[in-house]
Amino acid sequence: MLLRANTQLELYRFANKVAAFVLIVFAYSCLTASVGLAEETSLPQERQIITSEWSYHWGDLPKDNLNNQWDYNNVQWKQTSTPGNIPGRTDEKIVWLKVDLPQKGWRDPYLFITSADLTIQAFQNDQKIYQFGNIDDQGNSKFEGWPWHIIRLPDNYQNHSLYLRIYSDYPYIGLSGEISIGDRFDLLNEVYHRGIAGLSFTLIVLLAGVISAIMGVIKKDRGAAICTGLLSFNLALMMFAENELSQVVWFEPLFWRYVAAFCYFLVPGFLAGIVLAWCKDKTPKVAFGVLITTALFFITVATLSTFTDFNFINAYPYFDLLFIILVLALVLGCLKQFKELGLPGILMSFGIMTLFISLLLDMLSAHDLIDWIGHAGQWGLVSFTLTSLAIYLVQDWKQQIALTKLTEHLEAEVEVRTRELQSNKKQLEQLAREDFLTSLLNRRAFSESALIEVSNAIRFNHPLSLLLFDIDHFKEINDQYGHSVGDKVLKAIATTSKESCREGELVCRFGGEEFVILLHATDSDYAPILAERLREKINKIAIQVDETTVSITASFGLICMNTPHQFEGSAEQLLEKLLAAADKVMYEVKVSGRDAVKVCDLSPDIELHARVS
Ligand SMILES: Nc1nc2c(ncn2[C@@H]2O[C@H](COP(=O)(O)OP(=O)(O)OP(=O)(O)O)[C@@H](O)[C@H]2O)c(=O)[nH]1
Repeated sequence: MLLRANTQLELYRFANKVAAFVLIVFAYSCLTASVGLAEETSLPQERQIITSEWSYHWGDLPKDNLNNQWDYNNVQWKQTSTPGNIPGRTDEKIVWLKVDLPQKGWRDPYLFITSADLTIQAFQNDQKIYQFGNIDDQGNSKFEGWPWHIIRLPDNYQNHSLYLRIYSDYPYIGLSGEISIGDRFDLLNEVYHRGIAGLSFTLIVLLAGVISAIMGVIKKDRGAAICTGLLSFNLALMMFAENELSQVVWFEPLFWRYVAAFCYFLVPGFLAGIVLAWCKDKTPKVAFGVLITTALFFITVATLSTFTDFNFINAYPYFDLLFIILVLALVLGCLKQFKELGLPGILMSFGIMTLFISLLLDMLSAHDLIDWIGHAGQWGLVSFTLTSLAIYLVQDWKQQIALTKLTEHLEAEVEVRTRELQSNKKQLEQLAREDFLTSLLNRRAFSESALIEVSNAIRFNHPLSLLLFDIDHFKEINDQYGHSVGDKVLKAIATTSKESCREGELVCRFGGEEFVILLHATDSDYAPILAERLREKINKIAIQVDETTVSITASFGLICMNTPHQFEGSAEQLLEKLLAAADKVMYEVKVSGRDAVKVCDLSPDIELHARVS
């Protein structure tokens, strides 16, 4: 179990390292690439940014009664330096712009417009040369998205002014971003370069999302990782929808605008989700507030734009304001929790603030309040996703270290416990084999071990002797001096017996005051000497009870078998015969006066041959 957990831990750590490595390498290479691309795009191209004076006219131009064409001449045009922030708008939904385009001998001249608010028609002479969205004769139209426009110019465009008829029911009207003229290839080249640079940001954010999501799925309780992953997906989708190349992939500007808008509306919600996941124990109320407000705003805008005439782009200005309030509230409201989180908390606030500032700059430049800042929002998004992923990786890494320590501690603990258990088991096994009073082998253990000895003796024809002895008049000792003295006698005899035997010899307390010794590899010449020596030693045992010395004698029955391999029965049978014979002989000693050793040879045919007494 531990081994499996350890392997999983190793795998997970490995995945973490790979994720961090891939992320760093990918981020580095993408940023290097995008900086390279940015430098490349700033190189002078064969295109020219329009700096000419623009003229404007609020409301539709009159029409020439004869040919029903727009009458450009019988109106008063006013001058403006930019085609964006056109002054003097009341509640007009139509503005006409007039410009004289420069001439530089392009082979394939096109006009590039970064963005128009909202729908647009382009005319040269009486000819309509471009249209995005329908604007009817009464000057009505509807929002179709914010794509970039590339307009084919007629060959003789330099001889005539270009007129743009623009419709907007949005707070802004006109053209925004860069407007340039050049060969089609150069203009598109510029768009693709910018798009690819933007895509590299998107890919970083997406990769961060994938890694976070994978980690979140692996570690089932990783709410923060899942939220970071979802936010990254959301941001990546938003960045792609806003990327110049999205309309190359699929020319559905309105669809991409929906995607970008609704992804944007969800950002504070995901931020709040991350904060909630991070501050698991002390969930800040403000994060719940942000989450609920975001959800309510999202649902309201989605419902209104689906079921009423409300155009979701009109929610942008409100959301911009709401975004500032929500994110500031989130950061300020969670400062205490962030502080408690330590370094990750500081990084988290830094990440949110970076994102906030970059989106704020983006927002301000979108509202023409500051000059256009390229990729401001995207830098913030990338910085935030990478910061949160880094926090997550660092946090996770710390957890892994703690977990490893815990595992090591547990392993050490388990090892100690296993050793204790093994030693306890050994002790228990020993206790089960021992006589509790004398610590000699008990009868069961003796039978088991003796059986092995006997079968070895039969197999290798080693001589074998079995000595059975019983304390004489032990009952009297008990009766006269008490059981405790009797116990002392038993213990003294056990010690003496053990000391008289060789290492490995089986010495057993066979019954109450009865002992048995199996003398292996001991023949009938040597066994009687041992038995006699033991008898004498027992005689010398002196137990002191007050003034009196208790002396002991015992009666011995010794059976010797010099050629066990001649025995035709089993080891069990031989052991049984040896014990029965020893008992019989010992009984004879008891009868004949006690305190003596009687030796008998046991012949293979189980006949007893008394020898010495
Ligand atoms: N103190 C003590 N006495 C025990 C123990 N086990 C058995 N005995 C006693 O041993 C005595 C055995 O007595 P008997 O069988 O009559 O034998 P004996 O008195 O030794 O007489 P002989 O064997 O004929 O010499 C009994 O009184 C038992 O209570 C023990 O563990 N401790």
